[in-house]
Amino acid sequence: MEQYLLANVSRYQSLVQRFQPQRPTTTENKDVADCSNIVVAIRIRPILDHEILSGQVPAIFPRSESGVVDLHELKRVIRGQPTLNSSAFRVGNVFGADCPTKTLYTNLLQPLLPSVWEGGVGTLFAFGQTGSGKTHTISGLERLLAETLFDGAWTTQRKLYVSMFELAGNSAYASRAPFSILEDSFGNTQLVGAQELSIKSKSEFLELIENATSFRQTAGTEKNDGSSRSHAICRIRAANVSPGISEDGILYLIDLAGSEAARDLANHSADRLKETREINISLSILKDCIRGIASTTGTVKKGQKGPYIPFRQSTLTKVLKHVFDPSGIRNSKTAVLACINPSFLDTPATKNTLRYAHMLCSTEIKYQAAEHSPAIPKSWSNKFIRSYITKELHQAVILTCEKSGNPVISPSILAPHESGAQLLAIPLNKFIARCLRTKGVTESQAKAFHAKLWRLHIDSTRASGVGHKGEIDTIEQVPISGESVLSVTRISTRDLMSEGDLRTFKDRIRPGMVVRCNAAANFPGSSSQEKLVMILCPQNVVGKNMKDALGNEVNPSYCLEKTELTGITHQRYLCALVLSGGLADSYEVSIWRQIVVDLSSMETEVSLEYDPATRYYHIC
Ligand SMILES: Nc1ncnc2c1ncn2[C@@H]1O[C@H](COP(=O)(O)OP(=O)(O)OP(=O)(O)O)[C@@H](O)[C@H]1O
Repeated sequence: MEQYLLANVSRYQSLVQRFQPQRPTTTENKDVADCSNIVVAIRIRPILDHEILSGQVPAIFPRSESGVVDLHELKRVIRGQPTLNSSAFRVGNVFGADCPTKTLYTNLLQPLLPSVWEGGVGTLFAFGQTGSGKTHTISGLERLLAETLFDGAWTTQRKLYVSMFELAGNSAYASRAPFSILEDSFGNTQLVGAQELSIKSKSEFLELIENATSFRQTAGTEKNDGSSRSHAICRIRAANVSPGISEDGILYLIDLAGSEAARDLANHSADRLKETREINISLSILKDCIRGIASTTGTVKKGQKGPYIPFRQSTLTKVLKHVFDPSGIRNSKTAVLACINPSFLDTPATKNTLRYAHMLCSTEIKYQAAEHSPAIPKSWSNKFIRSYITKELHQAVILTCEKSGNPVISPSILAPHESGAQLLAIPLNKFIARCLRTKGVTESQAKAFHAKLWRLHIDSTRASGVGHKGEIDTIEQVPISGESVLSVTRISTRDLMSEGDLRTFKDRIRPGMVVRCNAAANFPGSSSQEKLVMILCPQNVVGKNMKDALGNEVNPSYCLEKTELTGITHQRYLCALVLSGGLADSYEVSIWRQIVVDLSSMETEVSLEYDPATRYYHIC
């Protein structure tokens, strides 16, 4: 088709010149909702020198009428001259080829900052086909952001913590070290094991960006020599310097990997095909989520069944949960940037990008703030939590059956200004230290009160379904570049597995997998009945002179080792232990206590959910 288009370029240009714009057609003409929480824009990159040299010409033209673009395709006909097929799309803001990144910063990124400042979540993500300018735009925006973040106000009133990470398939990496993306009991996404650095200056931030860029997986594609083969995410957490005012604000800048059309895959190796397939799967789940929120408008009310949005189906959409979760209660603002390659050879991919941009444009979904309920501690105000402490503990003293009540812990010392969610998020040792400042209160009393508050919280999340323990999501046919994936069934934090994949977890073994083992016999101090939970270590975590739990020196080749012994294959893996924590059903990951385990001792795969408040994990 490319040869045909290039051979007919003069006819194409003369047809485009004669084109008379009309109002956008029916399906593409829906009025764009004035949505306050999702802003959509497109950026058309300039046509590049090598594209001009190969005879390519632009196919997309912004109209003077704001937010509308015309896309022209040359249509092959069986007899006679090719004709022009034109479509108009209304897509919110349009940034043309001559528009500097600074204008995008002012219009898209800067407006997200006030809500992040007030404890909300701001997200800007760029999507589009490979070579359409996503990395160029996001790296430019990150540099402009560095100027703003360190100009005074932000750093005097907030502490900034930055994590830079990549998602490849369903795995997450920070500086090539794998980590897990889990959902906590507040329904928030947590990056478990990813490094978060405190950043105090522009130069530190820029250095971190450079560093992350050097780690990013890239490869040549048909359309881009330095194509990003993973989704790159910069997450900035703005923590309050003064306690108790608001939650930490979060800002995400996301540069998605580019989709590749089936016809561009011809020269790919098997590994590259697998990688492209994984990218396309995560992007098609993202598109499912976009379709899901586009199918509803208005406010999702409490108790009302929202649209089905499969955001738990990929790590990418788990990270973007706050954008897509209809039961979300955090103030979330999102800017979506569709990047466009203007060449007339790429009109099918461009049309697809524009369709999704338009779909999001017509979407208005507002999430309601959490309504106060005495049964939901995370919805409690400071006033309510203080009266709860007084009443509950007083009641416990009267009944004398609770060790949490005598003497009554001072509410003004335990929760001077915290809301229920903020009090739950205080680490256990800090919570106990605050309780002990009331004269006569004992440590066991403080722990009992903490456990009581947490029990109430966990019960409330179970009742509302937040935390999503063990329910099963099903997605139907997901189209990917002409193919489709079979329906997928999975449990929240586990691997994405295709239905019909009959492999057991032992055939899918990978670093970072969490398994339950009957390995107690190898482990000193444990009873022979005890089951251990452990995380399979990646090869590169074994340092020099490391000893395992038995005191033996760890040979790095133990990791993912496979040996033949008297005709039987032994596969032995170095694992980090997950040990029981202080509270019931709570666990700690003890990376430095390691054990070498035979595959035959592993019984099942389990998943861990991190609880940032107690710093413990729960096993699902
Ligand atoms: N606004 C722009 N002005 C000038 N050059 C641009 C612009 N946008 C992109 N480019 C150039 O186009 C090429 C492809 O851009 P980029 O790598 O950002 O694409 P991408 O969408 O991130 O691709 P992939 O998905 O394959 O990673 C690069 O050479 C880049 O310098």
